[in-house]
Amino acid sequence: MSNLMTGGQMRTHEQAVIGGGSVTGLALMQRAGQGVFDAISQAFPELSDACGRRALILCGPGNNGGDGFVVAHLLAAAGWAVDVALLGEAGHLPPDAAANHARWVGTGAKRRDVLSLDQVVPLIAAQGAPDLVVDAVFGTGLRRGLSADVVEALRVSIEAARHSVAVDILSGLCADSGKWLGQAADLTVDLTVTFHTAKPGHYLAAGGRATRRLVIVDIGLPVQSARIEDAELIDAPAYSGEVARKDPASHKYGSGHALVLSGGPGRTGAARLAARAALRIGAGLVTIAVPPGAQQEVACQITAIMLTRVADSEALGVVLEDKRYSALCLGPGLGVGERTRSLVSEALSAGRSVVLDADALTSFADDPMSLFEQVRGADVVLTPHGGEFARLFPDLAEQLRAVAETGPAVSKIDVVRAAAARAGCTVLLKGADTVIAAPDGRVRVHAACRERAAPWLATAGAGDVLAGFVTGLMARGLEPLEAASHATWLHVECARAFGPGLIAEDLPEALPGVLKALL
Ligand SMILES: NC(=O)C1=CN([C@@H]2O[C@H](COP(=O)(O)OP(=O)(O)OC[C@H]3O[C@@H](n4cnc5c(N)ncnc54)[C@H](OP(=O)(O)O)[C@@H]3O)[C@@H](O)[C@H]2O)[C@@H](O)CC1
Ligand SMILES: [K+]
Repeated sequence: MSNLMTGGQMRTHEQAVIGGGSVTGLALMQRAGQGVFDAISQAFPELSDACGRRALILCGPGNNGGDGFVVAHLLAAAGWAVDVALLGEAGHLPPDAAANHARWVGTGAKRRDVLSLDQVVPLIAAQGAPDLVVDAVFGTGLRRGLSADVVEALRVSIEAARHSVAVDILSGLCADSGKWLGQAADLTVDLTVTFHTAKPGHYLAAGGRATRRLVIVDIGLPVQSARIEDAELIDAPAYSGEVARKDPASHKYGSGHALVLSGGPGRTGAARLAARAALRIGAGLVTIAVPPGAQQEVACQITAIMLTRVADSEALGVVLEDKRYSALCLGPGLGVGERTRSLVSEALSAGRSVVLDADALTSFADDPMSLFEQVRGADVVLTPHGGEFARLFPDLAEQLRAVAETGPAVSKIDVVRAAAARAGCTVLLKGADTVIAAPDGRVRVHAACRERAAPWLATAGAGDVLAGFVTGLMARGLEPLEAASHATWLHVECARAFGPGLIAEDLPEALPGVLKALL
């Protein structure tokens, strides 16, 4: 896993390193621009012959613009014809950006013109499409939405150019949240080149869709060891290797016994999906607890999975006298209401690992605090989708939903971290960008975008399978944050392994192949 640093964390780190005297801001800017130039060469080998190539570099009023001037200089040195446009007054640029602006403009007979940003659209109309456009208008210093003329210049250049590149992050996107500040510009570039670490905004919200490729350039800043305030990205190509390995000598009870509670007749499919997922991911035994009326329906559709009758919370208490049940899953298809609330309370009082999903969450919509009082400090994972999250944490959901006029905007990381602290247990908020937070502040992000895109995962029952994966891993003894993280990664991996046509039943069946590939 790697760290995701916010704009503020990057600034603090950069200032500390510069303050320590080992490097100057100007040197970092040179490395950043060189990194962008190198990444362009690697990503677009068809541009290696600079002869006759035209680039348009859009520079902003801060250090992101300074990086743009470095890129302009390197492209021109390589033989490109380069036009540079600047938003704002050159006299107001910060020192390092001003130095690179001055170097670009040059002196004497070799002086170059810098256009203003409002000359960009007429330039493209006159000259035709450039081979390359570089967006160096705003990076981590974006504080408010883009004005209409900036959006227009960006849109026309990005849509016209054969290749488009954003320096650090596409202008208009908040680096901390991935949200568009102000009105959404909904632009996409071919490549984004960022520095030192990726930023949350490259993965969250619109940020996951705003670039087709992301390259992280090492600019020589020292790597910091992970701190609790850093969000970690679940990104390793073989993340769940340790999950794939099972102790060959282990007894089936050594891998835990998962209990999945089912809804009544006609509503048992979700629990069966979760149970199958728990078994496939390595729980030694899995039992479905069914209300008596659904016993036949479940019995005729299971083989390795066992069944026990549980009419109510009292019956659940009796079942849980068997201490070998190590993890429980409540929610998929369970029904909303008092019966589910009492089953949840019984499960939580038994002191096992518990996954609460779907109806088990919605059942507490009227009084979320009564749920939080019961889960606080226990090995519990809540796995809401956006709607369920809004029922339990309406104020946080509202903050996340609100249009952000100023930056940095409230991010999914911020709200899930706050939710986990409030609930006192691990919270996994599902989505194309999944954020998992532990109550101690640790946060993991997984985004099914770019090389991990899994559009087929938006299918009925996929969430039940995810709940089953988390349950199975907790049954095996993984702590909540680890179980939730591995389950999330493997869930996407299964969808990607199966591909188009995926339905939820296919996810547990794709898992053996995925695990085998990890060994
Ligand atoms: N940190 C590092 O380690 C390194 C950082 N590097 C580079 O520096 C970049 C960060 O630079 P940065 O801090 O100068 O911010 P940046 O995004 O250029 O813009 C700030 C300017 O924009 C203005 N402004 C903001 N929003 C606006 C709006 N909507 N419309 C109009 N104006 C707006 C804002 O004005 P103000 O809000 O103060 O009025 C201010 O003038 C970073 O992304 C990376 O590329 C690398 O060189 C090497 C290592
Ligand atoms: K940019």
